[in-house]
Amino acid sequence: MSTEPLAATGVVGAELSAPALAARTSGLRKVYGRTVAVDSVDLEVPQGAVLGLLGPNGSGKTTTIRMLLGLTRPTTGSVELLGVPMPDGADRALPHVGALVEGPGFHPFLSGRENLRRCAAAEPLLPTGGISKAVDDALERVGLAHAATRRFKAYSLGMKQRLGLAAALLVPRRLVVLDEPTNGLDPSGTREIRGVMADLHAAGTTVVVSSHLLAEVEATCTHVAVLHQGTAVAQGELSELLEAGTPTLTVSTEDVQLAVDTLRENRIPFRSAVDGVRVELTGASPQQVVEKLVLAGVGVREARRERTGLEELFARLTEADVREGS
Ligand SMILES: Nc1ncnc2c1ncn2[C@@H]1O[C@H](COP(=O)(O)OP(=O)(O)OP(=O)(O)O)[C@@H](O)[C@H]1O
Repeated sequence: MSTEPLAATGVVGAELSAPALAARTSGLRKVYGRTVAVDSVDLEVPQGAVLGLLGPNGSGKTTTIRMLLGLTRPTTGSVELLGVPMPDGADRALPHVGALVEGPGFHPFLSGRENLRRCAAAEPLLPTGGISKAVDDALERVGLAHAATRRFKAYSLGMKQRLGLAAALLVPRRLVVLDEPTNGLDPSGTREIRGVMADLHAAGTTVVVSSHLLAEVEATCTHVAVLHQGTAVAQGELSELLEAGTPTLTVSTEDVQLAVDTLRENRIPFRSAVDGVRVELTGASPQQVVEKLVLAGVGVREARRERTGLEELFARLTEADVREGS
């Protein structure tokens, strides 16, 4: 399947404007009975971004995605998808949006290919004559061509997940929304999904992907929004969010106790480990830290400056959960 950006086809999306934000929410809130699933979420998804929606279990990722796609109505607040208010503008926006949201309704007794043909027939932007090729291209793209004739019910969880992704990719999209797309996939399947996301990004398609796999988000996304208990606690470009964290200097040494005493004396914040210390570079530069340690007689084996990993950022942002769990 071609991964040409839709605007380049000159057909798809011609009636939609090209807003700077592929999706935006404003004051988004969803309440189920006594549960506030999502609260005051102002999400901005820039055109062309790969935005990772990150958060612990129950933080509101799926509910946010369902509201983005018009699958459920917000209690209060608003959603714009490709510049169109949702859910009222669903018929205009959704043909340009591919989505993989939990539990795609495939028929268990039909093959993967037959299921996709049914999905393809319902695509308003796909001419009837193009269905066979679109289906075969999508199957190929998600690595399911070899199992195209097998019944859906005989598919593994990972294969079912891939078929859902194939359905999202039947026609070129302006926006692709994936809810936990690597669920149930083995490492090679996960790599393939990463490849598909990279292709979409290279073609200019905006991607929103939810995940609880931090390393995955760090490796594949340009932007991140972190949800915690229904609210967005951080949002922005991944590189900026990482830079916003405290840089650290990891010092390897056998003289851990001497290093600890020296840092304490100099009031330099740190955490100790069995094979060294992790120094927060809030007041002192890496050179100053190493100089103080060496002058005190600490045998420094290695000193490495590190950015705050997304994992650490995530742990800090959701530290209420960490405390509860400890
Ligand atoms: N249809 C519903 N009825 C009642 N409560 C719901 C419903 N959908 C979600 N919730 C509740 O809303 C909160 C947010 O759920 P949501 O599924 O959006 O979180 P999530 O971040 O996607 O979680 P996970 O990573 O476990 O999938 C949870 O407390 C959940 O139990």
